Amino acid sequence: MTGFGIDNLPYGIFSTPGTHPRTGVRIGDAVLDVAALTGDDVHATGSLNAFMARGPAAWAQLRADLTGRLSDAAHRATVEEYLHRLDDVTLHLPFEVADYVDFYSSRHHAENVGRIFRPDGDALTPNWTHLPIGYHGRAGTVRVSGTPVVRPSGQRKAPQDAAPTFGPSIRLDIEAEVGFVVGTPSELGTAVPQAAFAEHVFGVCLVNDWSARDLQAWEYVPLGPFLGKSFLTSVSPWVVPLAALEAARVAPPAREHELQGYLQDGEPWGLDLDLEVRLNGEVVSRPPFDQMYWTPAQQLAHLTVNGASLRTGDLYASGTVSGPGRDQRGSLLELSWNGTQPLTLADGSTRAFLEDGDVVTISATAPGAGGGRISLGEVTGQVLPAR
Ligand SMILES: O=C(O)/C=C/C(=O)CC(=O)CC(=O)O
Ligand SMILES: [Ca+2]
Ligand SMILES: [Mg+2]
Repeated sequence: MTGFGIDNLPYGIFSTPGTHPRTGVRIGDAVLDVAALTGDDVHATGSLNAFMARGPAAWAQLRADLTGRLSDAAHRATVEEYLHRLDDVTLHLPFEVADYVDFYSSRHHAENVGRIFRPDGDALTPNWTHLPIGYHGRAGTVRVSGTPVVRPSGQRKAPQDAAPTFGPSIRLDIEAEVGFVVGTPSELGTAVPQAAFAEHVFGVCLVNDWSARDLQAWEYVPLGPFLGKSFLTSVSPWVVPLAALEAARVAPPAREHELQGYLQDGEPWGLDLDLEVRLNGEVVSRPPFDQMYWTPAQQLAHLTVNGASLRTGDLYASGTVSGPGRDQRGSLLELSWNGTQPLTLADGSTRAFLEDGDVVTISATAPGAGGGRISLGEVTGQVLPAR
């Protein structure tokens, strides 16, 4: 049971020694060479973008074709020669990231961060229950799982400091998130309604929005996150197609007040994903995605309600996934309550924030169509010392 059965079939970009990166689909502990199997050049481009741009009919057709070939024993023999052992391949960034946006859709996370960063104000800002808050990130520094995170340097100034100082971050953190990958573009000047979510969004990946909390806390007023988050954002190598997540769909939490028309809940697009965060191999948190306040369909509608267009390869992330429990928080900022309550790890060491050499791995599973669970794979990275 790998979570990569016939009901999953996520897409990625892989290469074997001496060959060009091309599209593959994961099945069990193998990668199916979709480029060689289909002979379709769209899968030989080294990114999923060209295929994603073809739209939902093409996505459904290939998925049906692959499902047929992989489930039928007679057909299965014909795909055998196109399978590579996962251990023999290198996985690349699965798509060329067009724009990158990060939301802030976990109420528990937003309240925790509000209490930590703005102890004198309300935990939630008054706009939070009316619209999905987000910011534009840095698309060029989105990299595939396994890319090391070099400790960033920058300015910080704690409230009690007389003046800012410069140096390597001393509050390097993670954010466990889920990312949504846009396939079908939209026209400038036209809003995309929630009902068109599945026509535009190709699939889902895992995201680690590495964050330097000391840099963030000093720079973010009044325009929001900037260099404290732009040094690296990691994504999982596998993009799970939306079609594989039908059994994971759930209704979002109850609303506090009526929402504007374009945000009113229609088809349920909450997702029952169970995330897991491991620090040096030890599970430190299990964030539940099913309690996210804003759904990815609402986020998409909000992203475009002003007429902003979508491009193939746009990535928007959910925001840090935190549940109500202490062991469900998706960042060390929350888990250690800004360093005041360090975690004790199995080896006896304590952590408030990340140390050089630490390895963080975020994984997730979801209910699959087959009655078991499917895997979203993992996104991992090791902290390297500042340069
Ligand atoms: O409330 C703040 O000032 C800070 C928010 C964040 O850390 C931004 C962010 O990346 C949103 C998220 O991941 O939920
Ligand atoms: Ca984030
Ligand atoms: Mg759950």
